[in-house]
Amino acid sequence: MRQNNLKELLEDTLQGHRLTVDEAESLFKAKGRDVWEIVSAADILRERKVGDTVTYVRNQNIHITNICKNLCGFCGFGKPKNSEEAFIFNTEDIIKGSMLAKEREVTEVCLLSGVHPDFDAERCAEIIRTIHHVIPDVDIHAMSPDEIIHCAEKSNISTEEVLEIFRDAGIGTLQGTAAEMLVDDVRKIICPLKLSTSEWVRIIKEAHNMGMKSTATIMYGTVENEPDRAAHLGILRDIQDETAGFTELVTLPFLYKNTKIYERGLAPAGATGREDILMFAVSRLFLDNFDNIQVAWGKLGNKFTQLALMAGGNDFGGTMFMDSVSVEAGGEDSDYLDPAEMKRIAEDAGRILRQRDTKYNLV
Ligand SMILES: C[S@@+](CC[C@H](N)C(=O)[O-])C[C@H]1O[C@@H](n2cnc3c(N)ncnc32)[C@H](O)[C@@H]1O
Ligand SMILES: Nc1c(NC[C@H](O)[C@H](O)[C@H](O)CO)[nH]c(=O)[nH]c1=O
Ligand SMILES: N[C@@H](Cc1ccc(O)cc1)C(=O)O
Ligand code: SF4
Repeated sequence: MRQNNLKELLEDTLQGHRLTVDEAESLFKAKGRDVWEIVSAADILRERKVGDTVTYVRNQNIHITNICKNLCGFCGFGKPKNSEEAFIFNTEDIIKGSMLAKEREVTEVCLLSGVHPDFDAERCAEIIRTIHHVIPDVDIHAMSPDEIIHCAEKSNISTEEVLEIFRDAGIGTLQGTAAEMLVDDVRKIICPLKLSTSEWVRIIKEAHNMGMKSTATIMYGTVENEPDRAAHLGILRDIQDETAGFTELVTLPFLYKNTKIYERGLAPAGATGREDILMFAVSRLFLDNFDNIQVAWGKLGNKFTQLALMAGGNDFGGTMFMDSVSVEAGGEDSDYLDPAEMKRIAEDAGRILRQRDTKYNLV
């Protein structure tokens, strides 16, 4: 993009111009000093929108099972039923995990699991009920649209009914995972057995329309290109216009180790640093109806996380305590980040760290 055009576009955006999907695509293609211009504009917008506060949630992941019917090519965590590494928690394990969460004084428990081929709506509802019973005040952040559609099929009911059952069981917020890249040609390569783009959109809207909030995610750095990334952001912005149900965008850079798409030469070794920094900046500039852009420290590492917070990001995500999804795909130091270290990182960038709950109320 020619320098003047870029400067004008960024200035217009700071004055309220809503970027088009094509413009987002051109920003994703920026190189050299243009990248810093975009980052700088995103940081200005972040400051105007959410000020200098950087948030984090005190949460803990519980991985109920790694047995998964989808076995996505980008995932090192999901395993087939007959794998030696397959595990599944029983009720006692789930209660133990919930008690641990209570001791750790978390406000959110995040269920991150495989989509078990045998689980139906009742089995998943029972898991939610068990946790809710032990820690009724904790937000159970669980179940992606793919798990919702799977339960609907297994139990022969509608996805709306599954959402209602989960709400009655005590779910707090829905996970906006399984979005990956909302472009069906990309999904055919990286996660052919997952639900389609239109199904993901439909289920997220159903949840929002019944008052259930969710995250929005983008998993990037596999086989997609700039138009795909821009199209994905366009879909998220349209949904948010309609429902205002997303709490944040969680950007998930692809971790490539132990993954089929990397080992088979289909995908590169994840996104580059330029692509990472632009993901934050372009998301901040494009998603004018989102307040919060999360930085996944467990995937980016602490140093890059700080730079991302200076490029449009305003949230660390959670303490997590364990993150087998990242660890299994080669993530280092991905398990736990002490809020004391988050504070050091935030303050060193001239910002203030504050604890939030799942819906971004400060605690
Ligand atoms: C591990 S799954 C668990 C929940 C559910 N099975 C699903 O797919 O939504 C949650 C998300 O983790 C992310 N993920 C999995 N493997 C990853 C990897 N190697 N690098 C980055 N993100 C990954 C994907 O975005 C995926 O949607
Ligand atoms: N749970 C993981 C996240 N991010 C989600 C946030 O931690 C949090 O649940 C959300 O902001 C709702 O409050 N990111 C990862 O990379 N790995 C996780 O396990
Ligand atoms: N499961 C994702 C992280 C995540 C979880 C819940 C969310 O709502 C968003 C993102 C990962 O480990 O990569
Ligand atoms: S990303 Fe989710 S659905 Fe895909 S293999 Fe991993 S756990 Fe299963």
